[in-house]
Amino acid sequence: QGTRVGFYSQTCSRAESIVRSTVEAHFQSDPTIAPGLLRMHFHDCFVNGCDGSILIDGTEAEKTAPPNRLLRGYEVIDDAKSKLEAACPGVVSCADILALAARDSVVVTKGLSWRVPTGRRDGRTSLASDAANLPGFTDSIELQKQKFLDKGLNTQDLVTLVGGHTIGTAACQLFRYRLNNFTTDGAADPSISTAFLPQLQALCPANGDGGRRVALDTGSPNRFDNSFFSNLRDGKGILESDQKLWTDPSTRTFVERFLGIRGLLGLTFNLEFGKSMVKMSNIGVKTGTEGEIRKICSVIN
Ligand code: HEM
Ligand SMILES: [Ca+2]
Ligand SMILES: [Ca+2]
Repeated sequence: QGTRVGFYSQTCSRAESIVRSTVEAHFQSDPTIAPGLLRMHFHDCFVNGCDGSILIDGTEAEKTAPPNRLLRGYEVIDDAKSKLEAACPGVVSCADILALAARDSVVVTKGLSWRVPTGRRDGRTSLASDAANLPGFTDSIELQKQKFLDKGLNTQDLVTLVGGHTIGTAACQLFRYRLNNFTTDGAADPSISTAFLPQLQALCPANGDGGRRVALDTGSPNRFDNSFFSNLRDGKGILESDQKLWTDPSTRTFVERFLGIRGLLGLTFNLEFGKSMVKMSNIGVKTGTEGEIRKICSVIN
């Protein structure tokens, strides 16, 4: 792959601990940075590989594309970068900082840790138009699977990684259309549980603030556990794309395995998550002499 665990052990031995303490400090004052950083890493990897392209500023840059507009946590990466430049100037890439911060975000929300191979270099391009192939919340399972397969991720990786929705929130504007007039006869999305529907309608009224945020895992919004998958079984998925993981038999089988349904080979979500993250974190990585080590994560050198 070109990345390896401990890439900075000789050149910047404190690299990983500096990122970790930075994430921990920000998490203390603002817990929303954990889901923010995890999602940011995913959006980085799916566009031009895990190369920190999402971090670059500019009027036409990737971060201005619609699916990226609600990303949060950029200040954490900038903070870690300035500490790292003080400790070991010009050594640690922004792409690696983001990959490490995504792992640390899972750890602070009580998930299992994993070893992150490092050695990514930073890309020099960032274009909003390149963000068009990111998965969308209305995508069919067929399309979700295809978009992941295009990045070398199989159906199990898809279900596992979307399990990242066990933490964090979504804005009402991204799923409110499911709550009223979804079907041709004016009903709500039939895959939403009848008990859960009025709760969601109360949280996201039709004419209310579309920017209001609702937990993606109503069972345990701040904890990295498999409660997200019980929600899917119970018709409590927030995003249309999430609930479809249960509707479609090819993805449901993995959800069931995470839930430990009898007769199926069980899977432990927190363990599988780390494995699939290592695969995702290696998408299209630039190594060796490709790209650069940015001095400031939001600006190309
Ligand atoms: C089919 C694939 C996926 C789709 C369609 C999707 C879509 C979305 C949408 C629409 C939101 C709400 C954004 C907002 O309102 O701010 C969201 C949030 C989130 N997504 Fe995904 N996602 C997918 C896969 C993933 C993956 C692979 C990860 C990480 C491994 C991930 C991690 C997150 C996290 C942590 C949040 C919460 C963000 C926050 O609270 O700021 N998602 N996702
Ligand atoms: Ca990228
Ligand atoms: Ca949870």
